[in-house]
Amino acid sequence: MNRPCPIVFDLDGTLIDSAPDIHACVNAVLRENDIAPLPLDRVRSFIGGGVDLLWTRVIAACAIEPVHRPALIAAFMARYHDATALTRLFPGAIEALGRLADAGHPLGLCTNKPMAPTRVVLDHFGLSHLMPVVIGGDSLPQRKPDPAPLRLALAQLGATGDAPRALYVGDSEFDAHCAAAVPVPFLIYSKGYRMTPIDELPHQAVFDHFDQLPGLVAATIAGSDVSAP
Ligand SMILES: O=C(O)COP(=O)(O)O
Ligand SMILES: [Mg+2]
Repeated sequence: MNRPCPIVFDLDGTLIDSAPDIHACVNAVLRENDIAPLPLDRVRSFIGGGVDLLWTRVIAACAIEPVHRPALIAAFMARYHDATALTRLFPGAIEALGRLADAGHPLGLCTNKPMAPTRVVLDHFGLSHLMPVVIGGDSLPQRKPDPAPLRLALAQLGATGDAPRALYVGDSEFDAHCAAAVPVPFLIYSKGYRMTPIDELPHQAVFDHFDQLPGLVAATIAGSDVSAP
């Protein structure tokens, strides 16, 4: 049997489908300011780089004067920090996390979502006890695709060195490039918020349902261990 290794997860678009809540919060702020709302698909395509990049994209899409940015982001955060009503776990995600934890893998989270809404959503879905390490989009000055937040999560889970023996699981360009920069093998969930074709992103393996993840983790670890010098 494979030796367990730390596994770090992305959050939005990987474990949870949070785009409907993010969309609702963005549109509430736009409406308050007499700006036409944006469709869900459009807002979903803006998610992945954290709140600052989300609002850079909203401001560009709606041709908003940049001077309004701080007030818009503050109004958004007031709604977003505890927005869970429209968010759902992706099918099989919690079961897969349970199976991986039971197999002895230390689990962690590395998200570009700020810590406050991250903690609320983890508690809401009963995930906090599975995730002893959580790094949010405002935990460090750097955000994914910079490797620093993922390196910190891995270090806190005891995976260090030039190529830590660990895995990262995520959905987006930000995750793929972050994992490649660490470097750690990257498993990509194909039903998330990625805009780029999977073939164009660095990755070790793809899955489209969380039922497949425990088997894919075992196969990826076996492959890396065999090829290790
Ligand atoms: O909030 C975002 O923009 C992205 O969050 P994620 O890193 O969990 O995908
Ligand atoms: Mg994501």
